Amino acid sequence: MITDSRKLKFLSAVRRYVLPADAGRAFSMLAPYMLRNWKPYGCLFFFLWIDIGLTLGFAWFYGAMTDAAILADMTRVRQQAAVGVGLLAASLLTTYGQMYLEAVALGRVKYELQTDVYRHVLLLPALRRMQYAAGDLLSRLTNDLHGIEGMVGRSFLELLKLPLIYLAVFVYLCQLHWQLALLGIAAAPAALALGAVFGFLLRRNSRLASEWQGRISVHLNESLHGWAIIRSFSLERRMLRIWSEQTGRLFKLELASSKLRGTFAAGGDAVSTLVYLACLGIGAQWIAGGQLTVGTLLTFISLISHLVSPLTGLAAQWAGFQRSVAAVERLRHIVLEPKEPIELQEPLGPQGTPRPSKMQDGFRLTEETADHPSCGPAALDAERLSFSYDGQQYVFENFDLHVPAGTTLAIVGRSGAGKTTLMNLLQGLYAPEAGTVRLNGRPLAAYAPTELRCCFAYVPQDTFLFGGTVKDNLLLARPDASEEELQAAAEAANLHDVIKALPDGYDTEIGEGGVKLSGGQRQRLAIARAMLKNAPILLLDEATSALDPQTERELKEAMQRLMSGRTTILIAHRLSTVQSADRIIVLEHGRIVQDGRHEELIAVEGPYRQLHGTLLHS
Ligand SMILES: Nc1ncnc2c1ncn2[C@@H]1O[C@H](COP(=O)(O)OP(=O)(O)OP(=O)(O)O)[C@@H](O)[C@H]1O
Repeated sequence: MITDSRKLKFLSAVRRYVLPADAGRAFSMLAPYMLRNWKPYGCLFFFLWIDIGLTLGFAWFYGAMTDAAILADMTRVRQQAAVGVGLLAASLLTTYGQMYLEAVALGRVKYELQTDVYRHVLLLPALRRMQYAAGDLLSRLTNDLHGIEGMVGRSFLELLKLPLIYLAVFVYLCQLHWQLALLGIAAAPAALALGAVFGFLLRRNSRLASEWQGRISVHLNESLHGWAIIRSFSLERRMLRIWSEQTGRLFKLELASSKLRGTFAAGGDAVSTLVYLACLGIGAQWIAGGQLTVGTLLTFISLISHLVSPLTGLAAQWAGFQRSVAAVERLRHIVLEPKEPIELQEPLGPQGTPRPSKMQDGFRLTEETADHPSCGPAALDAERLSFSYDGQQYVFENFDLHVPAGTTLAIVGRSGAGKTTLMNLLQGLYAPEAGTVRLNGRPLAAYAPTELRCCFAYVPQDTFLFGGTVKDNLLLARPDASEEELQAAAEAANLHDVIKALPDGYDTEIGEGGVKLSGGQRQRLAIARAMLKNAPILLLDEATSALDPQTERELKEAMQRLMSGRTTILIAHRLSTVQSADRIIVLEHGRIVQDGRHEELIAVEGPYRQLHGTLLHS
C-alpha cells in the first residue's frame, strides 16, 4: 500500500517535472540574453520552418520519383531529379546555416551570461563570497555555464520544432491516407509515457551529476592550492581516495544516465519500428488492392518516423532542457546575491579584440584600479559596532574605537580575539549589524566603494601576488605610475636591489602566486605595492613567520617608511612594531581589555604583559 507521504512525494515530483517553477525562473533569467541576440535566434526560427518544409518536401519527392519511375515517365523523372537537386541544395544550406547560427547565438548568450556571473562574483560582498567554495564557483562558471545549452541552443529550438513537425506531418499524412495516419499515431500514448518516465529519471541523474561535478571541482581546487601541505603531511593517498570516490560516483551517475538514454533510444526505436512495420504490412495490402500507389506508401513510410520520434524525442529534449534548468538555477543563485555597487567598465564583446594585457591570467589594468582620489589625513572611528558571522555569536558588541589621523594603532590579542574581523570592519569589507565606522567623520556607507578602497592600503599576512611580472604586480596599485615611481617604491621597500638581480629585472615573470620569489621578497613586494598606492590609511597584518635578521631588518625598515605620515592600524606580532606604536589595544573576545602605550601596559600586571613574552623579538 502506498502511504500518503509517498503519494505526496510522488505527486510533487511529477508536478515539478511537468510544471517546473524553476524552469520559469530560469527562462526569465535567460530571456534578456536571448532577446538581446534576437537576430540569430530569429534566423534560427526561420530555418526551423524551412527544415519542416524540407522534411515534407523530401518525403513527397521520394514518393513522386518512385511513382514516375514505376510508370516509366522519363520526363517526370527528369523534372523530379531537378527538384531533388534543389531540395538537396536547400537542405545543405539549411544545415550549415543552422549550425553557424546556433554557434553565434549560443556563443553570445554564454559569453554575456558568463561575464555577468563573473562580474557578480567579483563584486560579491566579502561575507557572501565566503559562503561559496572557490572550486564550486569555478564549477558553476564552467560546467554549469555549458549546461545551459539545452535552454539556449538548438536543442531548445528542437523542443519547439518537434510539436510543429508532428502537427505538419500528421496533417499532410491525413490528406494522403487518413486511415494510415491514424495507425501512425496509435503509438503516441506508449511513446509519450516511455519518454516521460525516462525524462524524469534522466533529470534526477543530471541534477546529482551537477552536484558531484561541483564537489570534484572543490576538491581539485583544494588539491592544487594545498599541494605543499599535501606533500608535507603525505596526504597524497587520502586525496587520491577522495578523488576516486567522487569521480567514481560521477562515473556511476553518468553510466546510469547513459544506460537510461540507451534503453530509451532502444525503446523509441522499437516503437518506431513496430509502427513502421505495421504501416508497411497494411500499406502493402492496400497497394495490392489498388487503394494506394507505391509512391504514396514510400512517402508515408519516410514520414511515419516523424509521428513517433517527436514523442520520444520530445521527452529526451525535455530531459536535456531540465538539465539546463538545474544549471541555470545554480548560476541564478549567484546573481541573486547582493553585490557591491561598483561600476565596472564594460568588457568587449565576444568578437572584440581583447585589450593587450601583460598579466598571465588576463587580469587587466583598467580604470577601476586606476582611480586614485586622495582622502588627505584620515581619522577612523568605530561607534557601538556589533558584528557576528552567524547572527548568534557576536564577535563584537557595542565596540568603540577612535584612531586619530596620522597615528599608529597596534592591535594585539590571542588567536580568535577578533583582530582580523576588526580590520575587515574598519575597512568596510564587512558590514556591521549595528553601529557605524566613520572615516574623517563620514560613515563608510556614504563613500562610493571605489573611493573608499582608495583610502586604504592593505598588506595582509599572506601576500597574494598575481602571475605575471614584478612590474605588473606593482602597477596593480597604480597603473599610471612612472618607471621612477615604481623604482622609488621598490627602493623604499628594500626590494630594488633584489629586483635588479632578477634575470629580467622588473620584467621578470614571478610565476603563479609569485612562487619564484621568497616569502620575504613577496612581503616586500606587497609593501612596495602599498607604498605606490599611497593611501592615507594603512592596514597591516604583520607576518608571524620569523625571518633571518637581515631580511627582518629590511622588512622593518620598509614597513616604517610605509607607515610614516599615515594613519596605521596593524595587527602586531613583533615587539619592535608594538613598542613604536602610538597606542596599543589588547583585544579579548571582541573587547578592549587594555589600552595604552607599551611602557604603560608593560608596567602593570595584565594580559599585555602575558602576551609580551609571545611576541617575536626583533
Ligand atoms: N568567516 C568566518 N565565519 C565564521 N566565523 C569566523 C569567520 N572568521 C572568523 N570567525 C570567528 O570569529 C572570531 C574572531 O576571528 P578573527 O579571525 O577575527 O580572530 P583573530 O584575532 O584575527 O585570530 P588570529 O590571530 O588567529 O588570526 C573567531 O572566533 C573565529 O572563529
